[in-house]
Amino acid sequence: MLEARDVTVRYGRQVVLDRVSLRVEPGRVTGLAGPSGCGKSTLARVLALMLRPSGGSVVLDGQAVGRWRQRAPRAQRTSVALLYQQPRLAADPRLTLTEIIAEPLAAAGRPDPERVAALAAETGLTPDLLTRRPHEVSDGQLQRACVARALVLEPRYLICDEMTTMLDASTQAHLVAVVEAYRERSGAGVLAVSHDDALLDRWAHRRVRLGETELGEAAPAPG
Ligand SMILES: Nc1ncnc2c1ncn2[C@@H]1O[C@H](COP(=O)(O)OP(=O)(O)OP(=O)(O)O)[C@@H](O)[C@H]1O
Repeated sequence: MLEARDVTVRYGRQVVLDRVSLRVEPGRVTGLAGPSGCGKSTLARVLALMLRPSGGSVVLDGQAVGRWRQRAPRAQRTSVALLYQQPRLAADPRLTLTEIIAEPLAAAGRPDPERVAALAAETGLTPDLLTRRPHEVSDGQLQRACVARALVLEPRYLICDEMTTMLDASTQAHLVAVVEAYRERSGAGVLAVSHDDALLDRWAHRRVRLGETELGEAAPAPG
């Protein structure tokens, strides 16, 4: 289980999250909805160990998180992968798509070209695209590479923050199917942050709404 417990985040004097609690269960998709600006991306970053909250705690498979970003222990950092809406902010423009997908393996000192090739194929990247750099591919193609990169170290939790919002319907469906196939074979927990109620109806097992004052849980989605 990946849990935020009474998490508070302040930016200067603005309180963006006020004692918010949320659980991301292994093997299930938790949908996170709520109005623009209510703090969904902020909570996603806290759960991905990218942002230290001002108060409260994050517990990852029973262990309290004590350090954040690059200071977090490698085992905790690689347990949670984050996907953003804008792949161009998340990918090094100097690298080819193959290198982008392989980056976490290279950083861990265990290159695995076969796994990179398998994930590239699964996300729908053809060999001619893999040697290109981000400025030579579309946003959808780059997001496919970012999804492959997010899965390459087999995270136990995947935080998808508006992962498909900017993409056409067929790319959206493909990438959600890739994440779903990964979840089913690995038992990973998924947090799907989205404005798109129809997407969360199809995808999430349960839905949490982050309001201005409280956090309520909706009934599980059918199916
Ligand atoms: N780095 C930052 N510095 C200062 N304020 C910030 C920062 N990041 C976010 N905020 C503010 O925190 C609030 C919550 O932002 P956040 O991006 O978490 O909301 P959101 O629910 O994801 O919004 P949206 O649905 O529009 O993406 C907003 O008022 C935003 O302006």
